[in-house]
Amino acid sequence: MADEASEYDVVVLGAGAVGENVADRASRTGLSVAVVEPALVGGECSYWACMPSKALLRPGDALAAARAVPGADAAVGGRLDVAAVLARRDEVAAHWDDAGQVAWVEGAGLTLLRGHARFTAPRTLAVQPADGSSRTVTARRAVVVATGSAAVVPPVFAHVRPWTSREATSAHTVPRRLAVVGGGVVATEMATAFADLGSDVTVLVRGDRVLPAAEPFAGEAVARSLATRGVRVARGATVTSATRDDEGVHLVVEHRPVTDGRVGGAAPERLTVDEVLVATGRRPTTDDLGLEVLGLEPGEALAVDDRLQVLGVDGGWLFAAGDVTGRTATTHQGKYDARVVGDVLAARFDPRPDGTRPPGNVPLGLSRDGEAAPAPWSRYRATADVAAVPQVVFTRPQVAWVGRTEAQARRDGLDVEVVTYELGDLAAASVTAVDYAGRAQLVLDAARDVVVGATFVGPDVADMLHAATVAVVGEVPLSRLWHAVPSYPTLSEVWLRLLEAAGR
Ligand SMILES: Cc1cc2nc3c(=O)[nH]c(=O)nc-3n(C[C@H](O)[C@H](O)[C@H](O)COP(=O)(O)OP(=O)(O)OC[C@H]3O[C@@H](n4cnc5c(N)ncnc54)[C@H](O)[C@@H]3O)c2cc1C
Ligand SMILES: NC(=O)c1ccc[n+]([C@@H]2O[C@H](COP(=O)([O-])OP(=O)(O)OC[C@H]3O[C@@H](n4cnc5c(N)ncnc54)[C@H](O)[C@@H]3O)[C@@H](O)[C@H]2O)c1
Repeated sequence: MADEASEYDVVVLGAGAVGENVADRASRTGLSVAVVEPALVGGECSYWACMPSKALLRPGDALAAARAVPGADAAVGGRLDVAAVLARRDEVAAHWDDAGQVAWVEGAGLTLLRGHARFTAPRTLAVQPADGSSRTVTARRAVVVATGSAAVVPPVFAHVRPWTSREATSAHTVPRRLAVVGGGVVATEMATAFADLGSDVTVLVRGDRVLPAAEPFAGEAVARSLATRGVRVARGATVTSATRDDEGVHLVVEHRPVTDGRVGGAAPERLTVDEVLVATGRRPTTDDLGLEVLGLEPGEALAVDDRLQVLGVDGGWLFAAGDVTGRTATTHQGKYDARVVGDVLAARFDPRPDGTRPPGNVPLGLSRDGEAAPAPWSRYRATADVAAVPQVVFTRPQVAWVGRTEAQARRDGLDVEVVTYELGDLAAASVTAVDYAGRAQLVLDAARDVVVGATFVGPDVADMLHAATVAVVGEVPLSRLWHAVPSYPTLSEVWLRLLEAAGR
């Protein structure tokens, strides 16, 4: 039997960005909440993903921005100071010390339990710290799994000690020759960063598109820009063998025809590099959680409904959020889900006796009735995960999109209308940079006269995305968007040009 200190109303597995937010939100009606974490509090984003990767990318961006403006360019003739970039990255990653985040967890009134958690029964976990001891922890109300994801390493790289995003984002030396395997977000961002830092970079893309989840013109712009900066981007390229010796990592690369008709070399290529970064996607961290005890499949993502309740487990006590669900793959969307599940738990299991809270509603706008009623777009449903997910890729140019691509909208059977505008034709572009190149595209549902998707490609477009996210989530009619006046001269004036292009 667990002792009193090991029973909590809610137990959250994983103190990444998502787990931290679930715990904080769930505790607001007075539930006792414990967070279990075997590694650094703050998780992947703080130490090996979002933050250090953006710190590696920012100096090159700043340099490129200055170089694109006559007058300023004269002041930035040199190359990046690599040691200073890495030192700044170390600062941003808090020197891989989680003291600040531990203080935040404790300040929020949460209990931090250090250790690896595994289910031994429904609502019961064995928590094992690194010292090999074990304690039983029981959740009276709910368990939320927020154990994140890990890089997938294809078997061909099993014996060459490849870099994953962890080694790339925390590197303390810059390889002279770097191969990057993959054509997705990690591959393009890290190829950009290491090219800035002076590596000779080869990107090996198995398919025929870079950034395949984005609009095709976005991936094309990034591939072109990488090539302009001396990065080789090989499409239709598959690594069939990898070995490592004192000279480096030796890869055998097969080149296949790609779908636009261009044909790669027939003979396999031999490529030797100092490091190979494997950026071929992520898998949910569920292989060692004891999920079999609950009748779930270890290694699989935890499928959830719009309340983030895990499907296939009875009793309404098991929830999941973040990368582990396979539903979201970014910090911002995982934190959105965290706020939803936290509110569901705080409202459903509000521990205060009925007489001490206003009928129906409790402080903070939480309401048991609201939680029980399945209303889309309420605070208890993660409705935006379905068709309004934003993503920014911090390459050069930046790529930012929200909602459906044109292809997705057509697949969904919408009455699709697409409008585009070259950002370089805006007044703001001419003052931002010489030869500013970029494009904006809206995907419209003509039947409802609303925006269902938007993509922006170009320097400094990351912060333009949120206006589009508001338009998509709010289902703002195009006729009303005319009344949202962008300031002159900003890149946001593209909204006026897009509305004109749409004939509205
Ligand atoms: C290189 C890179 C760059 C990225 N950049 C961005 C970006 O710019 N913007 C963005 O929005 N997203 C970005 N992402 C995605 C983002 O990092 C993830 O979506 C986010 O970290 C997911 O958060 P999480 O809390 O679900 O998982 P994690 O951050 O992985 O946290 C899970 C935690 O659970 C713990 N855990 C695991 N097993 C157990 C167990 N058995 N018991 C207890 N605890 C356990 C882990 O130790 C970990 O701390 C990037 C990803 C990568 C790889
Ligand atoms: N700025 C950001 O928000 C940001 C930055 C980095 C990562 N992330 C998140 O992290 C997640 C993981 O990123 P990622 O780049 O690893 O995954 P990804 O899914 O974006 O890209 C993986 C790529 O690897 C390719 N691939 C898969 N298996 C392969 C194999 N065996 N051999 C060769 N290529 C293979 C895929 O075709 C794809 O192009 C993303 O979903 C993203 O949302 C976000």
